[in-house]
Amino acid sequence: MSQNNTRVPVITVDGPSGSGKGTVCRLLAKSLGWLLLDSGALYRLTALAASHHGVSIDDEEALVVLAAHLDVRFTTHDDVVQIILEGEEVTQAIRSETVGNDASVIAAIGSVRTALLERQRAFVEMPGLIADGRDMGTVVFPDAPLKIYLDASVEERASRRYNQLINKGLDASLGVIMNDLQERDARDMNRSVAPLKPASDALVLDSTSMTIEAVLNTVLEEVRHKGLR
Ligand SMILES: Nc1ncnc2c1ncn2[C@@H]1O[C@H](COP(=O)(O)OP(=O)(O)OP(=O)(O)O)[C@@H](O)[C@H]1O
Ligand SMILES: Nc1ccn([C@H]2C[C@H](O)[C@@H](COP(=O)(O)O)O2)c(=O)n1
Repeated sequence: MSQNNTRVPVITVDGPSGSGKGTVCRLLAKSLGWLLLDSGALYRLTALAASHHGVSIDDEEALVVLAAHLDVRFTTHDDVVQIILEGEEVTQAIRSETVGNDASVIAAIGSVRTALLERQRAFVEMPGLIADGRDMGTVVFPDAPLKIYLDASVEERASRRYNQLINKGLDASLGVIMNDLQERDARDMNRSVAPLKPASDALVLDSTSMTIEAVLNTVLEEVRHKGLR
């Protein structure tokens, strides 16, 4: 199956949890004035919808129905994104560790991924799309002119997540975060469908010792090099 609307440029950014994809994608989208697809949010929304409807995360048939009919709206005001699921604001609720882990479990089900595929491709719109996820460059937008695979050591990613939670005034344990990340990495990288891996033509960036600004500038340099702006 090929991607939609192939004249519109797409930049894919894939990588493991905490590598900085979301942060860099938001900054890239702002800098270029392009649209943003947070594909992880769609898996998280499916997981949250399952919990709201009492659907078990191993009930494949019911999960596919939920994924195919997700009633979701993304609205942006002054750069702040709000996510509305079935009329309810869930912007923060989908960011919990439980929802993230459930999302990672249901994302291993091929039929759920298929149910979300066209919804992701429908985000392609002029002047361009920044697509953040795990299989953006390998499966959803295989023809994208620029593909980034953003990585960082698990220790650095755990420390970033820890600081993020502490800064929000939440309790956090570095050990628990590290274990969760390793479990999530193993599930996302070893599943049989659309596993997390760099596309063969991706630029792999290890952000372990890079600032956010350095990552952004490296990607913007590549954007210029490819003539995408
Ligand atoms: N290069 C960096 N240096 C230091 N901190 C960073 C860097 N990149 C991102 N961060 C911080 O790390 C945390 C996680 O980043 P972010 O949410 O962008 O990761 P992610 O890859 O999108 O994770 P997930 O896939 O779980 O959503 C954030 O607090 C962010 O500010
Ligand atoms: N393209 C994608 C995006 C996300 N997932 C799964 C795997 C993640 O663990 C989970 C949550 O993603 P996050 O919001 O943390 O980026 O969703 C996927 O399989 N494919």
